[in-house]
Amino acid sequence: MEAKSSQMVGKTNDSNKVGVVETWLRKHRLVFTGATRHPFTLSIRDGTVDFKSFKKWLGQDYIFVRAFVPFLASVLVKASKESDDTSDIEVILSGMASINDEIAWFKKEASRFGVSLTSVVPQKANVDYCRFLESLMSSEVEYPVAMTAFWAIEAVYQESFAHCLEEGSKTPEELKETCQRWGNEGFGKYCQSLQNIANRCLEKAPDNLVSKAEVVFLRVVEHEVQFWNMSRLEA
Ligand SMILES: Cc1ncc(CNC=O)c(N)n1
Repeated sequence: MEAKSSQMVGKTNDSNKVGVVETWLRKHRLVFTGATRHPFTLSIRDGTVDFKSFKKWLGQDYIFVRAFVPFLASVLVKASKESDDTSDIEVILSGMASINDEIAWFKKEASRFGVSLTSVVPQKANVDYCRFLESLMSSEVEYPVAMTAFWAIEAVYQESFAHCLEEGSKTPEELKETCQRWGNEGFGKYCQSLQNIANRCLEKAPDNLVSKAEVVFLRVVEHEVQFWNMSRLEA
C-alpha cells in the first residue's frame, strides 16, 4: 500500500491526493526557499532593511506589475478557451481586480517614499522577467503551463511577505502595509485557488506538458530570485 501511494503521487484520485505542485515543491524545496527566504525580504522581517533598497524594489516592481496585467489577460483568454471549469475565470478575474488596486497602491506608496515612478529605469533582471512573461503570453503556450507560471509568481510573493508578518518578526511599521498586501490571509487563499487550478489542469495533462510546466515553474523561481537581487544597492 505504501509503495503504491508513493508511486501514485500526483496521480491519485482520492480526496487527499497529493497534487503535482506539491511534488515539485518537495523536489525543489531548496530552490523555492531561495526565492521565499531571500536576504532582501529577510532583512524586512528582521528590521535591518535599508530603505534605499526598499525604494529600489518599489520602483522596479511597479514596472513589473504593469507588465503582469497583459499576462493575466492572456491567462484569462486561455482559460476561456481551454478550461472545463468556469470558476477558473472567476479566480483569474479576482486577480485582475487586485492588480487594479495594486497599481493605485504603488502610486500612493511611491509618493509616500518619494519615488518617482515615471523616471524608473527598468533594470536587466526586470527586463528579462518581463520578456519571459511576454513569451508565456503566446497562444502556443498551453493553459496548464501558463497557469503554473501564474501560481508560482503569486506564491513567491505570498510566502515571502507572509513570513515578514509571522510571530517574532521585526518588520518596520512603514513596511507592514507592503507585507500585508501579499502576506494577508485572503491573498494566501487566492494562491491556494491558483494552485488547485494548476493541479487540476496538470493532472489531466500529458507528461510532456507536465515537464514543460515544471521547467516554467523553475524559471519563475529563478527570475524571482534575480528580481529580489536587484534591490541590492551596488547592483
Ligand atoms: C516580481 C514580482 N513577482 C510577483 C509579484 C506578485 N504579483 C503581483 O503583484 C510582484 N508584484 N512582483
